[in-house]
Amino acid sequence: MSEPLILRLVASSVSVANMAGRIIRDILKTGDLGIVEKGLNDLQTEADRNAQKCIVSSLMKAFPDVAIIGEETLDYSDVNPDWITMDQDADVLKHAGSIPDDLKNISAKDICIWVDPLDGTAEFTQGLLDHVTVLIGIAVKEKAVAGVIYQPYYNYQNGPQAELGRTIWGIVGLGAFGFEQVKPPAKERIITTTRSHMDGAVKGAIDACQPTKILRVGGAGHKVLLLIEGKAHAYLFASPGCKKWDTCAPEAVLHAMGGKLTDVNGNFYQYHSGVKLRNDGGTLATCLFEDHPWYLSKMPEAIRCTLKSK
Ligand SMILES: Nc1ncnc2c1ncn2[C@@H]1O[C@H](COP(=O)(O)O)[C@@H](OP(=O)(O)O)[C@H]1O
Ligand SMILES: [Mg+2]
Ligand SMILES: [Mg+2]
Ligand SMILES: [Mg+2]
Repeated sequence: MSEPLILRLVASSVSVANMAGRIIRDILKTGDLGIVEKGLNDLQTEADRNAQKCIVSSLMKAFPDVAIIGEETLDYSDVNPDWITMDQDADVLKHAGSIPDDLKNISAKDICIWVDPLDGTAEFTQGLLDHVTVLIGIAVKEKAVAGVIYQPYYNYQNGPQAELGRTIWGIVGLGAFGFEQVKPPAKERIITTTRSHMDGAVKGAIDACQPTKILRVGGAGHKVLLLIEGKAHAYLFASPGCKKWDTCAPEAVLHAMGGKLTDVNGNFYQYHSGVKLRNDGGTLATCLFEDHPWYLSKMPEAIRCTLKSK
């Protein structure tokens, strides 16, 4: 008998995220990023386009009955056949015996896969390569239940011989894998936030939490990696700038390891295929589930009202 659908979805996502990472690294090596301005402070490169073509074409072929939504608007008629992979990561498939009961019998029509082919595009174009991640999030009905975060330039500070890239994945109720889980330092309050989309509300919300340190880095995926590795206590972005493809995979991985991600009013986001793309309520995530209410209580009333999820 074949493995449960949720595990096959994650195993395919891990394999295809690795291939997308190779495509991203190959584009950077050419020296021509093919940058397009989609809007104000919103870039797209050839790496975003090609990585998404690889991920969406591969997953569509493997799971034709599942909804897939990617960040970039693309024409899929000219996809390089070498970019289509049907591989499924063997290490993921080994967990077939431990799938939580509520995910054992899911149906394809209830699934939506959210694809951010390259999260941290602004930082990618500026050479801040460790901020870049490939995000594939899997939702069942409205809930983010599984996610893959592939970091294509992990290890790049260690010189040209270093082996690049790492895969982090998780399933809510099963666990999260591919990193060392460390608790954040007890006597500090480190908050990570945007590097390239700062505004008055984002700053106001952070100041209200009186952080001991602020880490301004790119990408929703990268910021959640800082949480799960204990390098920051909270990720706070009091802005409607993120979309469902930015938060689905990070949220699932964070929930799988004991953290929590909501909007700044404490509401969970919904991820079914008909949902609004924009995260109107902003982002508040904590490494430890139990810390979340404290940050919520510090959110200024004016910011909570402006960022009511619609
Ligand atoms: N004002 C804004 N306009 C467009 N995208 C925004 C945005 N604010 C945040 N985002 C998107 O949310 C993700 C995380 O943002 P940040 O790095 O600033 O924390 C990025 O994803 P992408 O890099 O995949 O586009 C970024 O583009
Ligand atoms: Mg993104
Ligand atoms: Mg992106
Ligand atoms: Mg983008």
